[in-house]
Amino acid sequence: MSEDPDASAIAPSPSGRLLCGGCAPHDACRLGVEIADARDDVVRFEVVCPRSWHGGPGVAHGGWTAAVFDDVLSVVALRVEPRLVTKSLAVSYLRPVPVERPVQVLARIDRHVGRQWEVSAEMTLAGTALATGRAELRTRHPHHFARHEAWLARQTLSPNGSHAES
Ligand SMILES: CCCCCCCC/C=C\CCCCCCCC(=O)SCCNC(=O)CCNC(=O)[C@H](O)C(C)(C)COP(=O)(O)OP(=O)(O)OC[C@H]1O[C@@H](n2cnc3c(N)ncnc32)[C@H](O)[C@@H]1OP(=O)(O)O
Repeated sequence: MSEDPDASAIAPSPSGRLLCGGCAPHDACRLGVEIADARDDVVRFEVVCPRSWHGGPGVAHGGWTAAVFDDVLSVVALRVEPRLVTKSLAVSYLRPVPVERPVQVLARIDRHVGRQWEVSAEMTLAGTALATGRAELRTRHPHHFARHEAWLARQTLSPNGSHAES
């Protein structure tokens, strides 16, 4: 584990977007998140929920809303620190979120001390709050993903299908 493959900064996609590993090959955010405006520790996003993420009729599944908060709350800090993970995420669902209708999300860094980050965001439509999100992030330790792979490799599948550390 001497060389840390996780040490390099994130490269923007061909179209200049900051995308996660699943979306990078598509060169588009599959959640429908776009950065609209960025200042140092505040980022404004324009977000459209794809109809494929609807839960109730014409309204977003709550898991989509949570995933959007996970994304935007990470992005606001990723612009400062490229090696982050989400430690906790809390979402308040205030009103239904319509699909295929642009909504705004404003995300900010509230606090940053050492490896610890506190970030928050609000999703609005025409100035009315639809949902709010709050997260604790951590700067990843070196070799975060390699440690995970090493831990996973130590797990053995028992005959009844359960996992046990070898
Ligand atoms: C996958 C991330 C990719 C992000 C970047 C993509 C770039 C694209 C750019 C833009 C796109 C838009 C952005 C999308 C972003 C999405 C963000 C996410 O969704 S992140 C995924 C969900 N979050 C997790 O998977 C965290 C899982 N949790 C942890 O890894 C730990 O709990 C952690 C780091 C949060 C703990 O941090 P502590 O500061 O509270 O505590 P400590 O002391 O560091 O660790 C506690 C215990 O956990 C072990 N630990 C920590 N890291 C570990 C690791 N990597 N492998 C194994 N164990 C680990 C430690 O050894 C320790 O264990 P002992 O208590 O001593 O037994």
